Amino acid sequence: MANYTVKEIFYTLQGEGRQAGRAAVFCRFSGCNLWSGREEDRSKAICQFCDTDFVGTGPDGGKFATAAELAARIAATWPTDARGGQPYVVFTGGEPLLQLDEPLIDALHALGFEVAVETNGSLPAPRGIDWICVSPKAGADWVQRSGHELKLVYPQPTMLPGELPADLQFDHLYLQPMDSPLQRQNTREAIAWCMAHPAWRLSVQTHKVVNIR
Ligand SMILES: C[S@@+](CC[C@H](N)C(=O)[O-])C[C@H]1O[C@@H](n2cnc3c(N)ncnc32)[C@H](O)[C@@H]1O
Ligand SMILES: Nc1nc2[nH]cc(C(=O)O)c2c(=O)[nH]1
Ligand code: SF4
Ligand SMILES: [Mg+2]
Repeated sequence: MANYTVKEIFYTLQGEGRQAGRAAVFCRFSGCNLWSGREEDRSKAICQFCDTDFVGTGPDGGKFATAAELAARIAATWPTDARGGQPYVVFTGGEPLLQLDEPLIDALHALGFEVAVETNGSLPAPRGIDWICVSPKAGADWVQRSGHELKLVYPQPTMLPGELPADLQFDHLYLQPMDSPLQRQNTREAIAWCMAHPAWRLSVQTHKVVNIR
């Protein structure tokens, strides 16, 4: 029996990448395979720059026993008076591919949703996802090498945009400055990369600029 652990479900605008500005229900799963989420473990984690709390279940989260139950909660988070817009859910985390499975994707499709995922790429994506955003992490496995967008956080010393594997299959390439004490410098350098390599676009984390969730 499926059992999903969700940190939070909320309605907002996608802040990043190709779909930035689009209304979306975010479903943030708890847990990640590259960091425990505890500050005391950060310096020894594979992924050390995470900007997100994905530990446990928050007030807008919980445990869901079935795909139908979780899909129903997500659908109830989409506004009832939304006219013309395609219902859109973004699964993130934590690492969503630890939990997102075909029954949940199918349940959301049956409710009329387009299904997106934000993944670190260390696990294979299940079938049927409409928008796959992969954000690979230096030092981690990279198995999901195809998708709709590659969103590379910059800089990661052993995962720089000029040194990526040749077999990647992504429709869109985005460089996202790392939010850190060096963010302004990271942003300047990412801009310079995109201007010198026009296949790449800059991804600004717009939700942080306009102060939404
Ligand atoms: C919190 S992660 C969750 C999804 C998945 N675990 C992943 O890493 O892609 C969501 C997005 O935020 C990005 N991200 C995390 N920390 C960041 C930071 N400090 N600066 C910029 N982007 C960051 C990740 O690379 C990913 O694209
Ligand atoms: N507004 C908004 N857009 C986002 N895009 C990716 C996010 C994530 O944490 O996965 C995120 C997020 O947390 N908020
Ligand atoms: S892989 Fe994603 S969720 Fe996990 S620690 Fe890194 S940025 Fe955070
Ligand atoms: Mg975020």
